[in-house]
Amino acid sequence: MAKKKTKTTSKKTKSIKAPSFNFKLTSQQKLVVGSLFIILGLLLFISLLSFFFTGKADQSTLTEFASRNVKPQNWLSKTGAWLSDFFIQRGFGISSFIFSGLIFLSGVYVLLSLKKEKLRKHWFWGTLIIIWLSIFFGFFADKNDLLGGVIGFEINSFLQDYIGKVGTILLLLFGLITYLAIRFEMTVETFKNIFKKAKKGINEEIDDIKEEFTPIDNDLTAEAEEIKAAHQVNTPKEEPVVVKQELKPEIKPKTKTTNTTDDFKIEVAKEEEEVVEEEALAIEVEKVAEEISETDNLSNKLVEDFGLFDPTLELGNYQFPPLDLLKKYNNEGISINQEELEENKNRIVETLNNYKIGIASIKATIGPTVTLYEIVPEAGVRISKIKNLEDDIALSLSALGIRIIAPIPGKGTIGIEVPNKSSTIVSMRSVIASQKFQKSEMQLPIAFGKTISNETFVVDLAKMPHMLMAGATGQGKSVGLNAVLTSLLYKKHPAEVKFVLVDPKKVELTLFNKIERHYLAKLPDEAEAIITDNTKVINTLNSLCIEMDNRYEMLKNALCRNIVEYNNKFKARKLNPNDGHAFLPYIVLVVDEFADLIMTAGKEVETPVARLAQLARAIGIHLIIATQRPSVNVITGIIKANFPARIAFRVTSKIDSRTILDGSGADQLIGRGDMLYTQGNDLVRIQCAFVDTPEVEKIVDFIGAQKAYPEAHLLPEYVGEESGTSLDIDISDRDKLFREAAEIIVTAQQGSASLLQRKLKLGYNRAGRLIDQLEAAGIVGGFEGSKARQVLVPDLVALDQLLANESI
Ligand SMILES: Nc1ncnc2c1ncn2[C@@H]1O[C@H](COP(=O)(O)OP(=O)(O)OP(=O)(O)O)[C@@H](O)[C@H]1O
Repeated sequence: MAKKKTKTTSKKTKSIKAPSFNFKLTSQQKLVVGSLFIILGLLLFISLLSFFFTGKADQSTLTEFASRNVKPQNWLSKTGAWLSDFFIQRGFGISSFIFSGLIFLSGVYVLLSLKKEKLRKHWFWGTLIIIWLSIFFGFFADKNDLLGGVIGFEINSFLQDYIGKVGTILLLLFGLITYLAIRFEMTVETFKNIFKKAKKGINEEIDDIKEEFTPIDNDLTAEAEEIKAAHQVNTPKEEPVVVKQELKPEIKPKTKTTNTTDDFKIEVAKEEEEVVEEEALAIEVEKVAEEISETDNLSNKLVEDFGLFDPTLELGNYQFPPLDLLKKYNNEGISINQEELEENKNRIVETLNNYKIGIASIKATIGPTVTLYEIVPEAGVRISKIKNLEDDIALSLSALGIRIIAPIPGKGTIGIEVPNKSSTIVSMRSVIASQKFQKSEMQLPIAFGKTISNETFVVDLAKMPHMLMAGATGQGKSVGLNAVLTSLLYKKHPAEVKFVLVDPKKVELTLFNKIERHYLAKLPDEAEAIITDNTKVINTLNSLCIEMDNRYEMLKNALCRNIVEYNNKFKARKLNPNDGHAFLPYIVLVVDEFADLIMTAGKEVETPVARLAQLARAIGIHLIIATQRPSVNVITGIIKANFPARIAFRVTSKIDSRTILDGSGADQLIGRGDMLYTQGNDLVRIQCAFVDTPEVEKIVDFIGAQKAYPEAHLLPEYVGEESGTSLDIDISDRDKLFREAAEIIVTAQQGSASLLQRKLKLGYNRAGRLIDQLEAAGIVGGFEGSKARQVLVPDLVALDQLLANESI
């Protein structure tokens, strides 16, 4: 039974998922289509109704539909006459009225935007009822052939020919039972209950009748008492009660005899029944238990009634940006001439031959900006020998940006990447339009560009799970970030993803302000969603940490391991919003110019970033961090360790390349969007898709012009640690770096927060707090406006003494 249930429910959920075509009507279209259906339903109803009055008279007019001289009597004239004849006479008989009802209902559903799933059910069951009724009425075709129509009559006589009258009746009965069982979920229990209720009703009526008779009984008892009292004059006063009891049975038969014998019989039967009913009640208790087990499927019921939860419903009419907003380029096709190819090949072979390296075979793969020459060296050639010839080959080809991959992982060949003389632009449009991107089932698909073999490169940000992007100035970082954001805008509904944008340069991401209420997340009370002030980043990062903790709590309560499971459970209505559950959008934090941030805020930024990077993957917070300077003090070990996906645009030195990619290569790129991507071991060379500012502007304008949420997605509030006096005075609450800070200040004899910021790599807030604590400890003097504070401790010995005295 249970198995069957799960089967049917899974079927149901399947059927809900099934309609992939999702043509949504606008409100105006709904009004038009809805009212059209309603009117059609009414017209059909009127014409069918009219048939019973005018049908006979109209018979002769049907063949002359085209002639305008013939005037049918149907209330809807020719069409009405034809329709009613078609449905009633030649169709399903009187059950055809149900059709008009179904059409009318469809109109109501469209008009009120009710669930299509339910309407589909109405149509399915409605059609079955029509067929059943017309077969049933087929029995009476000889009396009135309009009842079942031609179809009913034909099916009925067909069935009778094969299984006889009784067989047909039983078949219809079976159909009816199946219908009741499936549609109304009826069971044998239900029938029993109905039967029982009916009996109870009868009994209650009998009780009423009995009550009407009781006064007579009482009268009779009283009569009997009087007679008895007359006989037993000496009996004490209390005794009549006993007498009464004794008398009653004697009198009862009298009542029986005097009234009706039936009455008595029914009374006895009732007593027996009550016993039976008590047993039945016990069965009912069992049924209650069954119902409890059914509440587990309450979500299925909810899903059945309302469909799966649709997070996009609030912006149900949201339109994704069309492809036309992106530019098409003329020089998009791969362009390398045979001459150049041949020339490069000859030079490579020549150069290698000069160093006595024989080549067994050579193969070229032409990419948008570079061509890969795959060489199979002759047996006995050392790979390192070829690798060392990188510069010589570059010299002989007189080309920059030659990269040697020796060997190409997974292939027994050595690769030499040579830039094409004229590179082609990989347009954002071409990668967004690619099937690979359009049909991707990824959570957060990003179409970066095209690989060397001219394949569109699509990766899932959710799988990365965080990305580090580096490249010297002007090499395509900002375009790369825009490509990431554009990909997500083309694929994800505003309800599914939110961006937190940090842009210290203040100009790169400001365009996205227009989609603040659609796609951006911000702190409450913050005026701007895009963060350009470094001091505010700290609050946002900490707020994201709180959001992360909150989400983990929600996942824990829902017994889910990750955001996908959680959201699926929520969509299947298995999590109650009243228990604090909600659909969780992905949050993508994009930081442009991370170096700037680390320089000004240091550890205060590094710690939450590292924390998020370590823990946030399961709960759907993903980080994309871009930097111009991939030096080790910016991309520290802890950050690097937690950002497995790295993207390197051209960098200026081998050291930078090593910092970002753990290997060389990025220094040999040719710039303008030429990039290397790694998510572990393999390095993939990609030409980043190009999306320029006017294109992004068009996209955000398109989105921004649509209906939005009332405000940007709000992150939890973060109350920074206030530098209150209690903190300053309480020694145990001092900052961990207090002593180090004191030593720096005393050594430099300069009481300034910026000194601490520089030396300890701290953010302004923390440095300021340290100065307050130093002031409270009597190491520096009070605030003196623009001047640095006075240092009250002359040297380190005095400082040691002061701090030692303090701790006593
Ligand atoms: N994928 C690309 N295809 C073609 N040209 C590109 C591509 N990416 C960047 N460019 C060219 O390089 C220029 C600079 O790119 P971009 O502004 O992205 O550099 P950047 O690394 O962000 O520089 P900065 O760090 O100074 O902001 C662009 O204006 C464009 O002309």
